[in-house]
Amino acid sequence: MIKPVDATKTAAWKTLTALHQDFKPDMRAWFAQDPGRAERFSYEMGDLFVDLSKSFLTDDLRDALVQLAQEVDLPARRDAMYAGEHINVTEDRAVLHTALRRKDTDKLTVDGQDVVADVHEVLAQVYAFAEKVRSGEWKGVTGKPIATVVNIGIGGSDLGPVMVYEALKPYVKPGLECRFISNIDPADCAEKVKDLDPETTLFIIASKTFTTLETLTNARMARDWFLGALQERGISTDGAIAKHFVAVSTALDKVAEFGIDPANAFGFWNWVGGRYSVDSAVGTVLAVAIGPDGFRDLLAGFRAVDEHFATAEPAQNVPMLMGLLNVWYVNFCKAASHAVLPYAQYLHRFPAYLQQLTMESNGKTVRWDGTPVTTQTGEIFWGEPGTNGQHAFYQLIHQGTQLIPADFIAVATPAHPTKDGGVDVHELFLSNYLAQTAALAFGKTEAEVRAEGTPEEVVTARVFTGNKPTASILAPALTPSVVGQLIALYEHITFTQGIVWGIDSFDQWGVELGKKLALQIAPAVQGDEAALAAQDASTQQLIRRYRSLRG
Ligand SMILES: O=P(O)(O)OC[C@H]1O[C@H](O)[C@H](O)[C@@H](O)[C@@H]1O
Repeated sequence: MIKPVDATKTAAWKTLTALHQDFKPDMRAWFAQDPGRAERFSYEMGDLFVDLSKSFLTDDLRDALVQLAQEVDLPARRDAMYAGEHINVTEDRAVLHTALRRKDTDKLTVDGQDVVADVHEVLAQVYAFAEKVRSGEWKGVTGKPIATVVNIGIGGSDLGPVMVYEALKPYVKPGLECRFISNIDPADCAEKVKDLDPETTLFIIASKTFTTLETLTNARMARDWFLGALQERGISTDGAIAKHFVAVSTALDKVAEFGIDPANAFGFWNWVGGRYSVDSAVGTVLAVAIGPDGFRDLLAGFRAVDEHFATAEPAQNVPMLMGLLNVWYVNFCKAASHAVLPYAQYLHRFPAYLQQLTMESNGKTVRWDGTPVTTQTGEIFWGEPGTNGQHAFYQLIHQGTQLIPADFIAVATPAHPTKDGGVDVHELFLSNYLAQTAALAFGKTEAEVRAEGTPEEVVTARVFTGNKPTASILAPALTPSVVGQLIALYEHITFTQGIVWGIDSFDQWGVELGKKLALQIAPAVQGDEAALAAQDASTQQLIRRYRSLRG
């Protein structure tokens, strides 16, 4: 096993520490003294224009960060990931989400297996299935075509599909609706199925392991609802499951145990992490919704960014620079969180998706060799679409005491070019996107506030310090390819940070304890006195209170 490099012991870290001692960001001065700043710190990657000039980047800082990338062997670790080395050390696995979007003409043999051929074999199955459902050739038990597809999954088997479905709503086949059930709260399943027609509904059970309590429970509840609804209509249930339930999993044996025809199961591999799996068969619901061509475009978007990350010089490499900047924010500027603010309503689930991607990947206190981390890791990612966030939490970003770096994402061409009294509403929307990063960067001084005739006693309350770092991402339109590019961008930002911190960004041991305890506590909740007595005092008290509330 290659040992992680301790970033804090590198020469670059020393340089960064020295830079931070004198670091007084002054965006007004930076822009005034350097007319080339906007252009110099802006980058093109695929369709994305990424302006980092309102971030904390300076030439010195960029050079030190690039040196840090070299000293922690980031380029070599990236190459090792792309080549299928077992960089997921704690699970002894390759990490090959980049193989999911390789061209079928590429070759990549890992652990004796031609993974690109495997990927394209499954893609062909997924596409054939998607075409059948879309064309109406796939028929339900009473011979009707499918009108609603319900994806049942959680975590990586839900967040990616639902986010992309929402992002690409304008590309969804008219007349087809997709729904997503994830939470084990029975309200989720009940609400999502209550108005469905069982004869025209298809369920996709998506679970990498096919052991996840939430997903299997929801799948059984959906199956019960489905069979019950057919019986209510006097329709025979013979052979009905095979026509209305398909599965996506790495555990095809378990799929068969559940009663789903293995011919209707789409596989993937343990070298795809759950949170990196939306572009595997986990995206089957998307291939149905936007069609194989749309899905191919999505994959092409991922691939464009993979190629950029693999080949661009570190100083021009957008995911690297953004990941390295995040290290600067977290480790030197003490930022604890990072906002992602899409100015695109269709991206409203993007922050939630990124929470799993970034926080499950980099929320670690030990490095991949089991030794403690040597610095802060894993900032909190959060956000809401603009302009909703502006009227809610932006106050804290503008005037609070915490530093919150923020990524602003917008598209040039809207899906709905609408006018309001002659004004292009999308342009009004974009003006907000532009105004916020300008306000965060340049603020408003006391003198400016006073010059507006503000009463002296409220002058300080109205001052904006500015110098809040942002990144502005601008894409031509929210196409499948652009969505793929955005996802891959954040995958590689996450990777970059993980390598600097020396952590395994591909395991998630931190979710295990709670899962085990839930199974152990369940009998106590259900009335087993011995199990109740085995719980801690607080848990016992809560269970007793619960029981008395339920009566
Ligand atoms: O796809 P599944 O095996 O059902 O897993 C679903 C999710 O559950 C786990 O608890 C992990 O923390 C996630 O990384 C994973 O995406």
